[in-house]
Amino acid sequence: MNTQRILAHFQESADLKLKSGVALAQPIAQAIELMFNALSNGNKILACGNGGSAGDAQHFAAELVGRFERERFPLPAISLSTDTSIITAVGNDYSFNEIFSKQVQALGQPGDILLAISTSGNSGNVLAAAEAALEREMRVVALTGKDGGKLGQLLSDADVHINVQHARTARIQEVHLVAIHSICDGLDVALFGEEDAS
Ligand SMILES: O=C(CO)[C@@H](O)[C@H](O)[C@H](O)[C@H](O)COP(=O)(O)O
Ligand SMILES: [Zn+2]
Repeated sequence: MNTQRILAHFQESADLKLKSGVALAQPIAQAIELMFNALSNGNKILACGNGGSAGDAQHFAAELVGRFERERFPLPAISLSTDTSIITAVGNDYSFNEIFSKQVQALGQPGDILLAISTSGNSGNVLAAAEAALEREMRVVALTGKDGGKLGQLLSDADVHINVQHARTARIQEVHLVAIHSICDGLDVALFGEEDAS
């Protein structure tokens, strides 16, 4: 294997992360504020996505319910990509497009947040989940890539769009993970202050 090809992955990822930090600091800060206010009001966060983004949704929920870098009380977050019985039943009996939206309808309350993750912004089940969330007076934080797709167009000014403008799904996912960790850190800072950020 040509190591140059491997190095090129690292280079492209690092370059995009630096560029994205500048472009996305503001919407990430907005996402932290929105989520902190929701959690402070006793609301919760639902997260969904497909493939690698399903992993990201789980990862995020684990860091809220367990912990990120500081010891703290558990924060309420649920990954909608993890319950295989719900996903297979709804996918089998209704449609794959409804595997997340039915869970949003079942679990979502006004004031809750949906973290909707889609590198294309065009996955039907993530779009349906965002539509269901908005119908339930939830707010949406969307992590997207490319041109933001239909998901980006669905959002209002009250929602937050964190869009990684890049063509490669893998690179977009890598930036999404930095955004997710920045949100987790931001929630810890909002709760406890900045001193232990190392
Ligand atoms: O992780 C990868 C590619 O890096 C894949 O599993 C990828 O997540 C899947 O193709 C997803 O179905 C893509 O969906 P989306 O991000 O466009 O909503
Ligand atoms: Zn991937």
